[in-house]
Amino acid sequence: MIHIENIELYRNEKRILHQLNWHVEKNQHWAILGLNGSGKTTLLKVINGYIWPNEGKVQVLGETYGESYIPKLRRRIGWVSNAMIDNLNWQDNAIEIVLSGKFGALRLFEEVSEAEIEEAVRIMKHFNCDHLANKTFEYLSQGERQRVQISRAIMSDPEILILDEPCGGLDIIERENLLQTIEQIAGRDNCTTLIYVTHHVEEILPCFNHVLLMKDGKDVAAGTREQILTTPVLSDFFGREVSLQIERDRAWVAVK
Ligand SMILES: Nc1ncnc2c1ncn2[C@@H]1O[C@H](COP(=O)(O)OP(=O)(O)OP(=O)(O)O)[C@@H](O)[C@H]1O
Repeated sequence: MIHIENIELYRNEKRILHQLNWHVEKNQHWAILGLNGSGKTTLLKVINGYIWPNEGKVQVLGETYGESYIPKLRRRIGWVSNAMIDNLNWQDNAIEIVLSGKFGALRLFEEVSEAEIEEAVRIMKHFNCDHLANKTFEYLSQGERQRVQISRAIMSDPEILILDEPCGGLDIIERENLLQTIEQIAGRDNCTTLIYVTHHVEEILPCFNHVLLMKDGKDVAAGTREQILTTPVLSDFFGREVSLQIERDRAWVAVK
């Protein structure tokens, strides 16, 4: 699904990604955990073909960057992020936002069929936001906007769905509700590969069977959740002794 080999990325004399390797197979769901400024968003921009590394190889969904037509490839990748949400038209109704995902566009310029509207409503219902269909996107709460944004991404039936800090700014109830929604996506049988980016270990749901730890633009560790979510690995990663508790199949971390 994703193959990244030894990439180096510099901008304005700053080294942002360094000797980064990452390999994602079909039927895996990955969480990327990193501190502020570790290069997570830059890596996502590379995967979506918005920026190019100075060195190294990037292959996504079998296409090699530098040899393939990236806009076509981008339609096969859903990207839910705060960077993306700003590009949407906040005066549109929620259902228009969702429908625009079908065409990989930021606004709905196309005529839509009854069947497409029904599909949008069905997806919104699945993510518990169909009651918002005719509300202006601008007036929705942050949690409601996230649900609409995820419905929009699902509308294009992506092979990879990237969720970049989707719980940022949500209260704990909204956060848990959204995490439940994400678990449902992972449980669907269409095998969309999920990539979930976060600063918070406790958001790494059991459905994320693999974890990548990023620090200073490097992949400092990658493996199954059982290999990575351990006290020694996380203490080493954070550079501080941490204690880890497993509750409801999720790891909760406290810094000692
Ligand atoms: N165009 C650029 N020129 C110079 N430095 C940049 C550029 N883009 C990003 N950076 C720097 O690269 C580093 C990694 O940024 P990035 O946004 O990828 O980190 P992140 O892990 O997503 O951070 P956060 O968790 O805070 O969102 C940061 O120090 C950032 O300031």
